[in-house]
Amino acid sequence: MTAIFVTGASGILGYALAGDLARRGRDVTAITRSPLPGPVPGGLRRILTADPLIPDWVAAQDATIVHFAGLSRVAHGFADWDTLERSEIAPQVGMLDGLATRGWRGHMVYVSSAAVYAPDARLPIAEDAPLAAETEYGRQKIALEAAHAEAAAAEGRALTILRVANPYGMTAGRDRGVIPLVIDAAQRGTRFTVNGTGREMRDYLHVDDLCAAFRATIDRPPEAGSPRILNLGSGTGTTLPEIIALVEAAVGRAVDYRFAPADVGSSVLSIDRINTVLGWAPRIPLDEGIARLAGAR
Ligand SMILES: O=c1ccn([C@@H]2O[C@H](COP(=O)(O)OP(=O)(O)O[C@H]3O[C@H](CO)[C@H](O)[C@H](O)[C@H]3O)[C@@H](O)[C@H]2O)c(=O)[nH]1
Repeated sequence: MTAIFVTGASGILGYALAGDLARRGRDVTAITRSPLPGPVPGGLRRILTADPLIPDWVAAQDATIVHFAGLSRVAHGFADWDTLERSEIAPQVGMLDGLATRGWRGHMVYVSSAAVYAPDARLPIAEDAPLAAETEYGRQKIALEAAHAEAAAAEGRALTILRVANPYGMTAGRDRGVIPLVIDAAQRGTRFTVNGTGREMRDYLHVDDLCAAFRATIDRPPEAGSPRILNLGSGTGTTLPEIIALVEAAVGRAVDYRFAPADVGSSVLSIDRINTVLGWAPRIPLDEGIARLAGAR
């Protein structure tokens, strides 16, 4: 069984995936800078390190690395590109150098984001759409995708880049996206603010479907030297008023909401490629996923 290392496993997605793999009996080690945000699933090995980007943890040369560690917040601001370059991109490139130095030659699964695409991209967005991020988070993902591609090509390694849409359904950790905020508003009777007109769409993917896609990615690596870029979303666009209606049905209470002017674009990913390459498709309908999450709170 190939060893799997999940970096950034104290983040919401890394934690969900590490737990999913451990519960399925995989040989998985969580690499974190901080404690896990919830209970530690049985069988999950953990390495707590001051700097996950110094890869002393890579014990097996053919291990699969699922790399989440890095900036976690889309809205994270930086004074300027130089600061971002120095504080985030250079250390990430340093990790790739460090892995090569330690003789690692396994499959890298780099977790990127739908935030790499231009805000006015044609929907649903395919992987070959132009990259033009409007946020620094998106711009650093574009830079790091390129760094991963370059390193994998130079070292003849296998690389998968997953561009993740809007995952939901996670039950541990902070910053779990807009759906838990709408559920809170329904359950507590507080007012929710919809940014924009209510017509903007996002692509919401249940975390269990996301984990299944990661498992398929890990189990079916690409050929070394043939990197693949795969969108990971539901392929379906949903507006916030539609989310609100689903939450109201799940909770059995109306949501008090208003609109606030905001320049918000739409983001919906095409998932044709991941379906063809991995045979993966999402299974959990949004109404069911929202009902599960509302019931878990
Ligand atoms: O109180 C709120 C909170 C959010 N929103 C809106 O809800 C939508 C979804 O917001 P999220 O914060 O859940 O997610 P984002 O789309 O901003 O960001 C997400 O999608 C990105 C890609 O587009 C990245 O993948 C990122 O990691 C992921 O969190 C956005 O239109 C946002 O403006 C509101 O209207 N009101």
